[in-house]
Amino acid sequence: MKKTDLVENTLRSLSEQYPHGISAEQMGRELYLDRSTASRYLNELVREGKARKIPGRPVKYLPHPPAKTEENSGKGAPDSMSPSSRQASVGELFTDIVGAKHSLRSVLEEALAAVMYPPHGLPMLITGETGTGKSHLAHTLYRIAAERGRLRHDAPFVAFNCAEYAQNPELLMGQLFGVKKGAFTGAVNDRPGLVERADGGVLFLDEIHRLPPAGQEMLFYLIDQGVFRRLGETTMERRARVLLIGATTETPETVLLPTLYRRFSVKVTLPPLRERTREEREILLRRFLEREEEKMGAPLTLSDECRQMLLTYPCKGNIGQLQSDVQIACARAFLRHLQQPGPRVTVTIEDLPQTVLQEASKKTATIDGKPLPRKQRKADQIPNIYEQLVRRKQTMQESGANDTRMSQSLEEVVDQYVRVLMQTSRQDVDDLSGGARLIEPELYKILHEAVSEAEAFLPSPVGVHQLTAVGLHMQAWLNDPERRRNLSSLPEIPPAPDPYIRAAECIATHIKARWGLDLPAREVKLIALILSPRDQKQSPERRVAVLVAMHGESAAHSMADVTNSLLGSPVIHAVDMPLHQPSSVAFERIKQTVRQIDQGAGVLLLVDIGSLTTMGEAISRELGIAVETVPHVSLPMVIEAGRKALYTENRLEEVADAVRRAAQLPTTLSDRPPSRIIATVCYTGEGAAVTLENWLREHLPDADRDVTIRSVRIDPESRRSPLLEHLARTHRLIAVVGTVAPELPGVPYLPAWEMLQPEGVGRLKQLLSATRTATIFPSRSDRLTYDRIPSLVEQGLLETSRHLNPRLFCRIMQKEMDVVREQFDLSADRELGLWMHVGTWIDQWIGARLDGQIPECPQPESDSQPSEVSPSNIRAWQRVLDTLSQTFSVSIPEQMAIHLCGLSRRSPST
Ligand SMILES: Nc1ncnc2c1ncn2[C@@H]1O[C@H](COP(=O)(O)OP(=O)(O)OP(=O)(O)O)[C@@H](O)[C@H]1O
Repeated sequence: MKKTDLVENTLRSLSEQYPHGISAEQMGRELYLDRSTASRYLNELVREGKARKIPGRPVKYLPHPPAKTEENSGKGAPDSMSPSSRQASVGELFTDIVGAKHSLRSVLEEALAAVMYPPHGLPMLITGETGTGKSHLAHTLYRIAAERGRLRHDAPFVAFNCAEYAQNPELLMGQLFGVKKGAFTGAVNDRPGLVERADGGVLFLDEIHRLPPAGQEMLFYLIDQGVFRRLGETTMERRARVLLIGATTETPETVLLPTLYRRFSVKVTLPPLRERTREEREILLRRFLEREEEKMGAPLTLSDECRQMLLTYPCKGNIGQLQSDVQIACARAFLRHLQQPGPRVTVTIEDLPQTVLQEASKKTATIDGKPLPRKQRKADQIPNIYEQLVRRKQTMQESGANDTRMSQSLEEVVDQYVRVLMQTSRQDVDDLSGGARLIEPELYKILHEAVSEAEAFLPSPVGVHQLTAVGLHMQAWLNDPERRRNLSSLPEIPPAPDPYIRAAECIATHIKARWGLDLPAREVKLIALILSPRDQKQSPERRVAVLVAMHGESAAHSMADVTNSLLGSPVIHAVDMPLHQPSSVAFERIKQTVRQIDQGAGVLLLVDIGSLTTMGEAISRELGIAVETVPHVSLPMVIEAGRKALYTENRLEEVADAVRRAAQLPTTLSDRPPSRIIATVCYTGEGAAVTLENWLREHLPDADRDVTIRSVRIDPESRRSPLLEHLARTHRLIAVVGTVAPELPGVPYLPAWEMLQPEGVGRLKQLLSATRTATIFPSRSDRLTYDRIPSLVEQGLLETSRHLNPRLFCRIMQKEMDVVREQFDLSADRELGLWMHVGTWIDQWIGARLDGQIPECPQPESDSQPSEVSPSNIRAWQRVLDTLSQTFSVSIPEQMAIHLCGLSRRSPST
């Protein structure tokens, strides 16, 4: 298609939307031409009588005579709907969106309503699989909003893919919101962000779910209040008015903060290509071909089979992939055209990328109209060893590996490849017929003859599986031009023992004799390696297996795929855990996979949330396989795991440690560990807990001034506290210090008395200085006995109380407590907690009185059972309190005894 034809067509389709004419600038934008080139073509059309000029500033153009758009012309999908005026306007407005009048009509109506909503449009979220047209839609909406006056005509459109910086959230946030000088290392200047650039226009955030939670929150404030701060700014608040359009391939309600998710007033989903009509796919194909034809400047045709395949193959990457597959095919056809010039560039089935053929054969099991035998389909799935070798070479070079390391690593690639071949052969060899099912009969015959001949000098006979493995390899090589390419970066193939080289040469001779085909030297070497009994020669060392398990439909597999393709080896395994799937099913699937992939060196389990750590432990116990779990998995961690696991000498702990280090490398906003906290606890959260809080605050070493101390009440019955559990989730809870051990597994508990002894202080210091997850200390009740209570309480109160004489207090308690013990059957730790509680309360009472205040008395527990506050129980505590009250000259209110009765009930776990 000539360029002027393209301009004419575009003018015709745009004229429906702009009845008053189209400027050269507009045309240029549409066709990615500069204004003057667009103007030249338009004037050419005017000279040819195909367009007319409308004078004015700027000059505008209209087609002559006016024409219909592609979708209206009857070439495309038949318009079976009776269009309301709104539908018609959507069809007219979105001329560059194929499907605007059919599959996408309602989606576009909703989206249009959102951007046109006064005064400045509504924030919108677009979801859909990759390549379904999310970015394209966002840009089109912006164009319409600018043209229709909802945005300034020169309003900016700023697009940003959050996935690009997802591994470095600090940079990501800086890009988005701007940076104040010194906000982090490397922030040497004040720098505005994209939000500022998008002020007054559209901010399109692709893969918005990759924004860390802090960023999502900032975004929420931006759309809610129109305010934001650059990174590092604490006081200054900036304003920006942006129309936010977010896009994600994930299920948004599961990956976005609920506040942000809810703030998107309009949410639309673009359907995948497989759900679009055949007519729409035809129009898309036609458009893409026209674009390529335009670029080539030569007429383009498509063979019928090729067209058929492009219209039917399962296109996982949707419209985006269809477009790039068309581009690749056209580029190949064009190259051929340059070598053998002809009147037209003809795209045939050979020009299609291998993936298209593979996908198509999976779906239809036919190629060139003939059914593809099962064996051949299987052979198509054999990995491309050459690509794997090239990638592995690159990886090793990047990591600075020496020659020995490099050749070891390349051998591993070949070993792995041979394993895959042997496995495929084992799965499919027909034991009855002796195995030729997977391989073309003729090829199998050649191989069989050649190998029978070679057996005269081979140390042992070649088994059927080995022969099939060679056949699979050769079949893939013969069928796939990609594998026959000369790769300059292909590393030297590791050498095989001589007899096998001779056997491979024998095969090459037979192939040459039968088909006249020369096998390159690298093929001969590879065949020799496949023939040699590598399994038996392999070192007994085993590799650590790596498994990524993540919530979501495909997150784990995508990380594994990226890493395997980067490293050129299928070293990472994956289990996706759809959110609707019960955890028991996920557990079973992970367990089965661990069992399958373990090579005897253990399994590194990389998971997305910390709670799966226990799953790893349970699997390890059940299967007897070493499983090390690392949470908060990210792509750099998976890559690091893959790199380390490639080496057989790396042990499980070493691989896990390397991964943990990789996780800590970028000290970024979201990677920064949560802030540290120590919780002080007692039964009320006000007595001993507050005293301990103050004491700890005063005694924290300078290096640990960042640690927050927080007093918390523990429920006497369940020994749980929702607040404490929340703190454990949101902070790095270093330890719980107090007078009662809470039910909080995994967090070290330091009894007040122990912490106030040198050994306790030492432990606290250890916990503070440790950067890793603290170990769980043995339960205090293992060591605490009743006889230790007085001295421990005395020590504790000596440290924490300010007015009370702890020694005297303990003497009284010791004398009086028997009556209470008889009534309540208290465990030692509970009794200790009560003593501390009473002691600190009296201390506070004296303090308050000295300050001239009226001391407060704790309220009785509201849920106390009548049995616990029976008269005899109250009397028991009252007796202790009376003695204390006389000794310390405090008037202890009656409800204190009732309160203590409530706290003295026996907890289920004591
Ligand atoms: N409805 C459509 N009509 C015409 N072309 C389309 C349509 N949808 C998408 N395309 C084209 O397909 C290609 C891929 O679209 P786009 O990049 O918008 O997809 P995406 O959903 O944003 O992909 P990703 O999730 O991978 O970012 C673009 O070149 C776009 O122009």
